[in-house]
Amino acid sequence: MSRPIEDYGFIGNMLSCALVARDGSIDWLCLPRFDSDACFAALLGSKENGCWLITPKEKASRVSRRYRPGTTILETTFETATGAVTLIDFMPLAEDEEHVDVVRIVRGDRGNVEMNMEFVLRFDYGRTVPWVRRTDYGLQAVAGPDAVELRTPVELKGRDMRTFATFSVGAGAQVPFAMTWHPSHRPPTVRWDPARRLNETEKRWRKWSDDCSFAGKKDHPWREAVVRSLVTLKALTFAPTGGIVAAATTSLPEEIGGVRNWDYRYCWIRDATLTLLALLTSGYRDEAKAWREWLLRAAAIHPKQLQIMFGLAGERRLTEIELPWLAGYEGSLPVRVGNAAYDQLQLDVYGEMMDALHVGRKFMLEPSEASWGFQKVLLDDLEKQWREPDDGIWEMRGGRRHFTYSRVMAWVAFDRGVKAVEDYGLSGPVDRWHKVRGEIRDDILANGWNEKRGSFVQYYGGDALDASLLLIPSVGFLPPDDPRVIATVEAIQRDLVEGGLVLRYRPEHAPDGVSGSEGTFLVCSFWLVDALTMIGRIDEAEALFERLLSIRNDLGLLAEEYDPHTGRQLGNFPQAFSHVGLVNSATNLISARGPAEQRAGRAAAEEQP
Ligand SMILES: OC[C@H]1O[C@H](O[C@H]2O[C@H](CO)[C@@H](O)[C@H](O)[C@H]2O)[C@H](O)[C@@H](O)[C@@H]1O
Repeated sequence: MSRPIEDYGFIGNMLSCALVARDGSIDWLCLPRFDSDACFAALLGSKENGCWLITPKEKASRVSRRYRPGTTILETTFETATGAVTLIDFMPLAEDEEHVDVVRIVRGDRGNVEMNMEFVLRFDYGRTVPWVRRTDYGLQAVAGPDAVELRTPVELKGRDMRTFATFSVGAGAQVPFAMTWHPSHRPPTVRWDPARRLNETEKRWRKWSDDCSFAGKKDHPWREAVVRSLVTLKALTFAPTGGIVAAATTSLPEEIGGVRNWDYRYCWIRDATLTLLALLTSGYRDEAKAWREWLLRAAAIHPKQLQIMFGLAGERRLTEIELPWLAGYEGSLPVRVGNAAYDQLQLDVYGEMMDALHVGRKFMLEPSEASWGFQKVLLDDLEKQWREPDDGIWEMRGGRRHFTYSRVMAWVAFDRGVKAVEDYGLSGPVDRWHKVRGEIRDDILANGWNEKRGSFVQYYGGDALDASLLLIPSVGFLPPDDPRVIATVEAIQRDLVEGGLVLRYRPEHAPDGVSGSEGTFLVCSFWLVDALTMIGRIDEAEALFERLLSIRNDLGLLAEEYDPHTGRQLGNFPQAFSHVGLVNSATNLISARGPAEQRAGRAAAEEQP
């Protein structure tokens, strides 16, 4: 199939989402949830693995696209020798979890354009051909538990297990198509009236995005980029539970042709927590509350069984398997679903959770008794295991180590516990937590700092650098003007920057148990923006931020990684981490003329036991 990742647009309804290529082909759609099997999987294979194409018969001389502002409604305009049409793609916000719709409207803008439609539905990630029957409104396709209704006034024809249509659209006319998924054991509720649904969907998204406070700036030149990122984060939220997926896809490669292909359609505590911070600082309190409730439900298990990631509703078993029938994105194999990282030990998540709940207090979210009880249990558990080696923030598969960032976040966990008692009057064994916080600090300063390198390093005893260390000032472990912070930022600029952007680490210096290499990791470049902002190098920070804005695709979307040599986006797409980085860095830069502030507690971190 081979379309650049950045050629895709993203539409969604907070149950699931789809990727639409520039030529009007939907090549990725999982139904009924983000993490369900795909029924269009051409993205990771060929057309035969499922896609839905609506495109002019004759090659378009120009294609342009845009979102309706503040929404996930995508418009693609095709100009041909005979006229122009706009394809309007959207997923109406769901009324229940048993019907998920994709609506496509072809609007004639000028002249007359002949169009082709091809509908290739393949359940089970592109493997299962459904049983299709014609109906008076279009067709019904059934395969085991899944059923799809396709409704349109256009005449449909079946051939070679595909459905085709040709039609022409004149200026001012509209030709609609609506696809609805429902469980096959329930009768369909086929909703129609596409124009009304478009209107309703637009109104609901606009209402949400108009509420964005974005540092109080309605006319700031970065506002559009920030709102696009926030809408993307909101659209990656599974509305029924409040869980937030790390990205919309599985197995888009971190290296073209490589093996670093992972499934991100799950809720990582770390990613979701950072998403929450971005939403909160942009004025979205309801989302923060929903996330906190999600976390408390997902983590409502024995502390020993706490996981670093869960399914959308808190499911715990995310067994990783390979799908050998898919050829992979540009031959990048294997295609994986599930993610073996779910049973890793990543001690930083304790700090991420404690920090997010602390920020919730700072933003005066209603206090919750259950939440504080949970936090005390977390600290009891962490007290027993903070000295253990773990798999680290980057989920390495090469054996456990004493990662410096994991220790820093263990310090954050106790720091926020202490502050909850001292600043917010909550009850807890504060003297004990004070002591543990001090022990962790001494441990990090003695072992995480490498005198020979003149920098903090990825793990104790090693000399490899790691971009997560850029977060040391923003989480409050050391103040930004500490010479060790400045030296670490400068070492990372010297050794981990490739084409102006930041790598997580260099696998050749810090083996991670996976073969091959990868692109620059976008959230790490945003962390460099934040670190530079905090140490007062604002012009440099702003130049890097502008560069990052310039690598978004034409719709403002970012994948996980970027290859500065080929100019291609890499990895799962769109990715929450990257968009979180954009929102936080914009907020930090804008407030940099006053005190930059990303995380609660940072300001008070200088006084240490
Ligand atoms: O590259 C190795 C690991 O990559 C994935 O993890 C990355 O994505 C996560 C979700 O955005 C993020 O939380 C993590 O920090 C990143 O390293 C993958 O999910 C792992 O299974 C894989 O080992």
